[in-house]
Amino acid sequence: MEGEKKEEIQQEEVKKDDGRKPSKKDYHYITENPEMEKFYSQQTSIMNNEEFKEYIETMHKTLPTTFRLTRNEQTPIIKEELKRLINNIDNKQERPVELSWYPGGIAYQLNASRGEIQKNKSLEELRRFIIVQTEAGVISRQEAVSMIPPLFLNVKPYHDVLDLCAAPGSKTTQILEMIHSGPEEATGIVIANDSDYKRCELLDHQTKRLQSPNIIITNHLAQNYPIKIGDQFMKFDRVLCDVPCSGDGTLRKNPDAWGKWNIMRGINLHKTQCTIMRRAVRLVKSCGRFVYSTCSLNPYEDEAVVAFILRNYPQIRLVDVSTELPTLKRCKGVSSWKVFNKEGEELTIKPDSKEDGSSKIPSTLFPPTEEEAKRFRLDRCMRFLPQLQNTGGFFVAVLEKVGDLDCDFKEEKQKRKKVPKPIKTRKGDSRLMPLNMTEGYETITQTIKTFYGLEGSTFDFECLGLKGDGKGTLHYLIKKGMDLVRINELKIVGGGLKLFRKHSVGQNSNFRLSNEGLSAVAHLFGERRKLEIRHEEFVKMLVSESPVQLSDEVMERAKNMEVGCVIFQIKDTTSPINKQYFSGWKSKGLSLFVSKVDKKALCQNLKIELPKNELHEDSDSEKKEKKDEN
Ligand SMILES: C[S@@+](CC[C@H](N)C(=O)[O-])C[C@H]1O[C@@H](n2cnc3c(N)ncnc32)[C@H](O)[C@@H]1O
Repeated sequence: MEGEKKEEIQQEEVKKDDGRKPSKKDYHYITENPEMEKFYSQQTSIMNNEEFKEYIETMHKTLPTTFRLTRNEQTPIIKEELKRLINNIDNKQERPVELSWYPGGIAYQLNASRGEIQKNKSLEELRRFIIVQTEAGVISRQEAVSMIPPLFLNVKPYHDVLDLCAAPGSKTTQILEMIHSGPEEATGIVIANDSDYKRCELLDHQTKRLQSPNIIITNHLAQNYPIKIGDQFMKFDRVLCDVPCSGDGTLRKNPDAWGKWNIMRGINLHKTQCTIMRRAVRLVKSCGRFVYSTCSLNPYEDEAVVAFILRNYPQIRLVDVSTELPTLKRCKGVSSWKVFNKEGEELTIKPDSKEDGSSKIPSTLFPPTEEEAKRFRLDRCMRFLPQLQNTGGFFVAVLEKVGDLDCDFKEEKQKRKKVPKPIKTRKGDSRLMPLNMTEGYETITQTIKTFYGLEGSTFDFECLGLKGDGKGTLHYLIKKGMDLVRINELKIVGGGLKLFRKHSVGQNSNFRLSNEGLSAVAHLFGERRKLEIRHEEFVKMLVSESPVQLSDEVMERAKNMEVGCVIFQIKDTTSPINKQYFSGWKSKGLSLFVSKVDKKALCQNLKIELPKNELHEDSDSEKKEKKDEN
């Protein structure tokens, strides 16, 4: 029976006659699932009949495109250019609008799908801008509802934050931006964790654009996350649990998810979600806040998990955030829902988990008793139904720890035996190691020191880590982060600024500075390798494919430098990049280290025409979009 149903709702393949392997675009997905529709139509506390009809209608409509600007020193220039491009769109209906609830007006919604944007000629200029800036990490395409959970974490620059299920990292980047948002120095550390090593690499890629020394990336099962390091408990001011879920809120974006939905998926995930939350409770500081979120509307994955925590930990309570982000529309969480078994039959009596051997239905799946419901206040949870503001679906609960839990540590230790096995390290996995614990430390630091004029500087070599992948990249972390790397109990696979990269050219230092990390530490570097240049000199290097000669003054100063890496600083008060640092190379002439992707973005921002061959060369994502189109 189940097999038949599965068959019926499988995606249909549209055969291509060109013999190539079909891509996602070649499939026609059946966007219905009777089992799912029956399930939600009966959860009347979540949606009444009218709301359910609206929900199904919305799920069949195109999902608007949403994106957000990364907050950094270039944001005002980007925002200005974006404004110009938006105003150039004749039809006002087609213009992207700011998401009113997103702080700082840096998130936008465009009422068209990616395919529709591609076909609409009046959106062409904007589309190209978004592609280039996305590749450069300046714009992040992110579903509107997925932007919500970090906003309720209320992160401050001095907070230590743990993002337990973080890849691919859209929420981590929001958290990092918050850490760096204040006028004060960011002293907090952000740990982005994911159980999947390959996805940790995605995390590394996503977060490197933020150029932050305040992040580390770990690779643990969230439910096994180390709670004690040596004698010290790991405690965080903020914890985000954006847990693995059935994803039935993402059907508009992922049409293949229609076919994958079945009752048992939500039930099985409920168990994992409870164990992850249990661990989160241990990891948050007393008076700390933590957020639980899923992209599912299923109460088994949502309120039932929150109720499980509230039932077991009296120190935890739901925070009333109804006055925060007032223009963001939301539904209240529910305290009652129906429980169905695999066959879709409603269960009204909790199974006794011990005696009922067949029990795949945990008792924690059931709604709270009347007394519990009064105490738990599950109405403080938030469900974002797609029809409320034309989005995907999401669930968010904001929790707070009002007491301490360390007295329970003994009990937790016993339970540890039952949690899933630790992740095995696969070939190619590589950890970050403290540089001062690796061979050749003295020689490496001495050559870097002499070459870059770092003698007497406060630059702390103990904050450098070496990635054990043999590529010789040196990562720079704040001291608090490096102390965690040194302890070696966490499996840290990346993070920080990728500050130096090993190279084989040059004489004295075979570590060149990367652009990525430069702005955060350049002020600590001596004058030995620094060159002040004017805006037009920067532009000259940017558009040239080979090393160039700059003004006599600059060349005179460069003449006395040996071949190798240099640090350029723009000194030109009329330039939008005044005071910014860029790394480059001195040989017979001077050149910049700017990747093709960054070059395109910089040219767009500074309104510079790229040489014709480069301007018309499609970027990787443009090539991909075109391929998908064909
Ligand atoms: C919903 S996604 C997270 C999305 C992410 N927070 C973001 O905003 O980009 C869930 C993530 O959890 C990871 N994951 C699954 N099981 C996990 C576990 N037991 N512990 C930690 N991470 C897990 C998956 O690899 C996946 O990357």
